[in-house]
Amino acid sequence: MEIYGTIGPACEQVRQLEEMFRLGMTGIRLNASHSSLESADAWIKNIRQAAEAAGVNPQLLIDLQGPELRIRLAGKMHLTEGEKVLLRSDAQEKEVYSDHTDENAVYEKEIGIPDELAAVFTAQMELLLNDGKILLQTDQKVTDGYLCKVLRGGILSSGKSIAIKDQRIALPTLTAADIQNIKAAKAYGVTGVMLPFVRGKKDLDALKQALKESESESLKIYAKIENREGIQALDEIIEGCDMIVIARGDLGNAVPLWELPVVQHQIEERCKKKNRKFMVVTQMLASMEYEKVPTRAEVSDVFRAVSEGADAIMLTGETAAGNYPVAAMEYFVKTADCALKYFT
Ligand SMILES: Nc1ncnc2c1ncn2[C@@H]1O[C@H](COP(=O)(O)OP(=O)(O)OP(=O)(O)O)[C@@H](O)[C@H]1O
Ligand SMILES: CC(=O)C(=O)O
Repeated sequence: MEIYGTIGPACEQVRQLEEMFRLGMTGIRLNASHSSLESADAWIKNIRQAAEAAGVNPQLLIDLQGPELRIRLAGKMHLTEGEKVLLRSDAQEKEVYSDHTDENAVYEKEIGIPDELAAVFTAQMELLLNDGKILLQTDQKVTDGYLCKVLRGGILSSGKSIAIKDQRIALPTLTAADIQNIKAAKAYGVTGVMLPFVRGKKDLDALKQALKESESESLKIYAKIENREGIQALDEIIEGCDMIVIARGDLGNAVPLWELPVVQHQIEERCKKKNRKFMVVTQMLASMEYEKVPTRAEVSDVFRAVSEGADAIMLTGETAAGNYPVAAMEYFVKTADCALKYFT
């Protein structure tokens, strides 16, 4: 079974990565929404050094930006229920402040958003930020952007996702940064490419064309299912990729959360029927971003993925940004191992 961690500031040191490899991690994901291959050069060197010391030949996956919208902030921002925040298109190339106070303004906080999003805003839309942890409602158009009301608060930082609830925005499959990363992939020893928000065969064809143009057709394709279009086109996506990724973070925004386990089960069943490998990912040990020990429900989630026949599982924020990346990997591997032994 493939077991992945996500590289980030919390686990980039060689000694941490080496320990994670020794524990049984088989590969690493780099999230290109937060770092390009070039900017992660030092981390990738650390991964190589750690893997060599641990005697492991790891998979290295680049998770492309794809058609996902992200916010821009200069720093961290705390949003409180009931307050107003200005969402402003960053296409204007103005500096975006995280905590800008203007005596004459009716708002204090500004968030930079892509212009594709700003262009479709109307009043009373619900906006999901950071995989739905934060909820805003568009309220009133003003000169600079759209004033929104915070319905569910939390802490935000730059690069977090933003989506309009129940609404799709037409976006190209790959960003310019994605093309750059694909061009650089071979030189950095990337073994596979994860494509987010796959909507059908067309998206996979666009990726294959870009891989071909970079003479990187040998890279494995991991198709992330994270919206309703992906669910609907599942059969053709299964045909066109090496592995299906059940990306529960965004998928859990696309369907009511209580339906997510059913949707996950349906995708798993379809993959098994079609003999396609699948990966289960996101929030598998989420509490370990802040706690030393996972919850009983989390270890049961890992067990469930293994019992359903997952070919791969992956940690995201737990290793990239959490307080206990090595401990999280230990619980992850040990729980998966225990389940695998039980079923074999
Ligand atoms: N390369 C990176 N550089 C800096 N921070 C990172 C990096 N990768 C991840 N992180 C941090 O870890 C958090 C969790 O990582 P994850 O890969 O799940 O990103 P995400 O943006 O929350 O989700 P996704 O891109 O999967 O929709 C990120 O929100 C970010 O704060
Ligand atoms: C990993 C990821 O992209 C998600 O779960 O949405």
